[in-house]
Formats: sequence, C-alpha cells, structure tokens
Amino acid sequence: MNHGIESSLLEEVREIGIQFFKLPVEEKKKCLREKDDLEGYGNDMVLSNNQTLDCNDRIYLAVVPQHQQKLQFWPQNPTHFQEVLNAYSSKIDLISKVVQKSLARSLNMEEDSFLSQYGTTASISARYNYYPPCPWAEKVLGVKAHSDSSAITVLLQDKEVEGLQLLRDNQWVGVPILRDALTINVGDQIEIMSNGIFKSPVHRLLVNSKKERMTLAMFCVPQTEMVIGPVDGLITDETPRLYKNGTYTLDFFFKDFQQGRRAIDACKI
Ligand SMILES: O=C(O)CCC(=O)C(=O)O
Ligand SMILES: [Fe+2]
Repeated sequence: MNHGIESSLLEEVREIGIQFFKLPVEEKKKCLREKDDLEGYGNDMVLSNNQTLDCNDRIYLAVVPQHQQKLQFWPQNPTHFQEVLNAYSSKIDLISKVVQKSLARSLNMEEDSFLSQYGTTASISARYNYYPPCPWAEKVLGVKAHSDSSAITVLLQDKEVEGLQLLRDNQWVGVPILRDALTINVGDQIEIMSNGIFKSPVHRLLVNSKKERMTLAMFCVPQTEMVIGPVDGLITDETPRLYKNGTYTLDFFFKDFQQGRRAIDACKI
C-alpha cells in the first residue's frame, strides 16, 4: 500500500501479461527459453527425473539494468509490452531501495548497510506466472514450496484469485489480496545479510480448479557475483555469525529449488 504506483499502471502491467499468455502458442514460442537458460517463455524446467513439476506457464526476463536486457526474449506482442514493463521496473527499483533502507534503519544500522553489498549495478528480474484452471487442483501445486533467492521480491498478485500461502509455525497460511497492494517478501539474500534477523519465508502457490490466476514477481538482487554476507554490525558475541560469505547465484539456487530443497541451508555455518 502507499507505494506510489498508479492503479492505471498496475492495470496495464496485468493487461500486457494476460494478453501475452492468451496469444497462440506459436506466437509465444517466439520468446521461447533456450535449453539451460532461465530467460524467456516456457513452463517448468526439468533438471532431473525425480523432481516435482510445477503447474504454470511463465516468462522470465532480466529488466534492470536496461542495458542487460535480452530483447530477443521480450514479447513484441502486445506492442507496448516493453514500454509498460520498463516503466513498472523503474518504479520497483526505487521501491526496492526504499524498503531495504528502511529494513536497515529498523535495526538501527546505516541505511545503506544492505545496499552497499549490491555492487554498482543492482539487478531486477521479472517473472510473470500464469496458472491455468487445473482440474487436479487438490493434487498439484502452481509452484512448490520454496523461499526466494532474491534480496527482496515485490509481488503483484492476481486481482481476485488467491493462491499464495506462507509457512508459519508449520502451518500454511493464505495471503489475502488487497486491491492495488504489492506484496513484499524478504528473500534469502536479506536473510543472510541480516544474519537471520529477517527471515525469507517459505511459500507455495496453489492452483484453482475453475479460475485462471496471473501474477508478476520482481526479484531484486545484488550484482551477480557479488560476495554477500552478514553485515558486520550484526555479528556480536550474543549473535554469532550464522551464514558464510559467498556469492549467491541463481544457478546455485535453482539446482536446490528444483529438488525442493532450500539453497540457503548450504550457506549456514
Ligand atoms: O505467483 C505467485 O504469486 C508467486 C510466485 C513465486 O513465488 C515465485 O515466482 O517465486
Ligand atoms: Fe517465490
């Protein structure tokens, strides 16, 4: 709430996603992901033959910084897709920084404590998720239980169909939809940088037997290959270091994610 993004832009962001997913498969395939690449259009990636498959369609695009965009994966249809997603991405970039400064301030730390681990170019990836109605809604998941690899994730939920659940005290709790609100999740990298004070929640996505659902997750992360670790001031005699310093790349994360494991566990001391 109070994020300063106009409802009309949120509406357009949803519209371009829906319009893209409704295109004929042949048209969507123009943005098809290449084997072993994350970017582009596709469904769940199969990395081994004993993983649980997620029931969704998605398009995954690196949006910030703009000069790293791989435009060959960007939809040409609808024609304003690029313009709208770029406008939204720059707003999310600002929100991500404001939120991370506030998180640092809430711990009485310098406001740039987390952002100073970002390097010169923070990056944001966008993932539109489309969950078709699924007759086996009781038996399958839209996305299996995971925590996000990001520093923070800004999620634009579907306008009316719920599906996001968080694991709290070993119980799945539904996250309600609030009109025009953005849902902000702390990801694994802030859990590491805050030495475990902020927890990256485990969450999963249900599918609906009758209704489709579409969401847009924006994953905000430090520059790739930056070494991240708990902020110095948060390591004390009473609160010893819980995580090693290291790079937290998407490849590293994905191997565990597809196996239903949490990559962050490997970072613990
Ligand atoms: O579809 C959603 O609501 C969120 C999807 C998600 O958790 C993810 O893409 O990491
Ligand atoms: Fe997620």
